[in-house]
Amino acid sequence: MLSGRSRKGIWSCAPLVEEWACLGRSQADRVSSLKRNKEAGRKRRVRLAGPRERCVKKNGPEAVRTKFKAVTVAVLQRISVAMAQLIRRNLRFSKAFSLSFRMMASHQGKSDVPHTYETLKVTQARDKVLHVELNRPEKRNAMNQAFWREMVECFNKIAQDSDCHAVVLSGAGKVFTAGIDLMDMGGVTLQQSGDDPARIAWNVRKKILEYQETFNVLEKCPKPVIVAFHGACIGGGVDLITACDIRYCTQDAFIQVKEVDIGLAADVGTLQRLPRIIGNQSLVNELTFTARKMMSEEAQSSGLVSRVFENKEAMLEGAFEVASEIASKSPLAVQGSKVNLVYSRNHSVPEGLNYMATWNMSMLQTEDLMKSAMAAMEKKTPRDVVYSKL
Ligand SMILES: CC/C=C\C=C\CC(=O)SCCNC(=O)CCNC(=O)[C@H](O)C(C)(C)COP(=O)(O)OP(=O)(O)OC[C@H]1O[C@@H](n2cnc3c(N)ncnc32)[C@H](O)[C@@H]1OP(=O)(O)O
Repeated sequence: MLSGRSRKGIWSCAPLVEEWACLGRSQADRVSSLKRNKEAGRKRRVRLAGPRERCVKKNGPEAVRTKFKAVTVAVLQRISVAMAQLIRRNLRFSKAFSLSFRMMASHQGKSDVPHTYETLKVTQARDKVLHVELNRPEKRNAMNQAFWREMVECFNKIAQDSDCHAVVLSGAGKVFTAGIDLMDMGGVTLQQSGDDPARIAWNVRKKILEYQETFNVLEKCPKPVIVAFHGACIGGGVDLITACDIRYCTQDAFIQVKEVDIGLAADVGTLQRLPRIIGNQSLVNELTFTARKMMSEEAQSSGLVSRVFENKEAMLEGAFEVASEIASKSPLAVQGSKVNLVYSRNHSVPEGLNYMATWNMSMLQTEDLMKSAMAAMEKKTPRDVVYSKL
């Protein structure tokens, strides 16, 4: 169907077309049509001088030819504008429903963003799912300077990668992580420069904010991050898992808010996020002040993890399955949900609802809504739908 605009584009040519037809019609045509009218009994005088002839008589044949040419060009221009509008509309339509399928089928959700790191390994686990591994197993994935930097680089890239819809984060080797690299800790405090204690303190603060960013990027990245941890998850490891969206662990896993044992207060997220996750301030306080281990069973009963698996292999398989399920859905819906979940956790219910309403006043205009609703009506799943890249 033509839009009002397209119609206008086409129909605004009508007067020009009439004029063009009049100029282009041959005298013989007019004579034969008038003869036909005569035969039909209508007494009419054959009028041999039409507008073109009168025009020729008045302005000369050259002027008529010039006008004929100008009108023809104008008509063709207007028709081509109207056609372009139609083609654009049709292309958008077919792109949404079929062309995009062919285009995406050739790409199949494989990320081509390069990820090369010292401490992380990034692989394609499933369609549109990346697997990020902490990859310093010989040092129990202790968090050194390179790690703090590379996490930011990695998750900022993932945030921009439209071929990645979900991430699974795990640790290579014997344990998930031993927390901060104790051999490397001087980087936070000792290496800070400044001409007086205030300036040194200023720079220490700057460094801590940088360290916080290492885990903030997990939250800022709109793609859901499933963390799957096994064995030890100590100190900085707890800061890390609390910034993820979904937490799974193995039966042998434990967490330890170990900071007090090395003489510091946890400062990169645990104290802020853990109480909100498990909703039990008393338990958080106990874990923090004592640095005792919390084993997998308690991690599940307290709500820190939502699933416990028998071993790492089963856990990764389960995590990839869930990530793949998430990745098959509308990225606009999933990522919009993450942004709003994070926002709402940090705000009151009325503030969260207000933000949501403002968010959806534009997002409800997505084609994903119609595509998903149609799939549901046809008893299909989002896996049968091809969503445009985001
Ligand atoms: C701004 C500040 C930001 C963040 C602050 C975070 C604070 C914290 O993270 S506090 C937590 C500090 N971590 C620890 O106290 C854990 C120490 N490690 C262990 O307890 C154990 O290593 C283990 C994790 C339980 C694993 O035990 P095991 O499997 O027996 O391995 P090990 O033989 O002990 O270690 C193997 C290898 O790894 C090195 N290593 C282990 N942990 C760390 C670490 N945290 N930092 C640096 N290196 C570590 C260990 O030295 C061994 O290395 P070798 O070269 O083979 O000797």
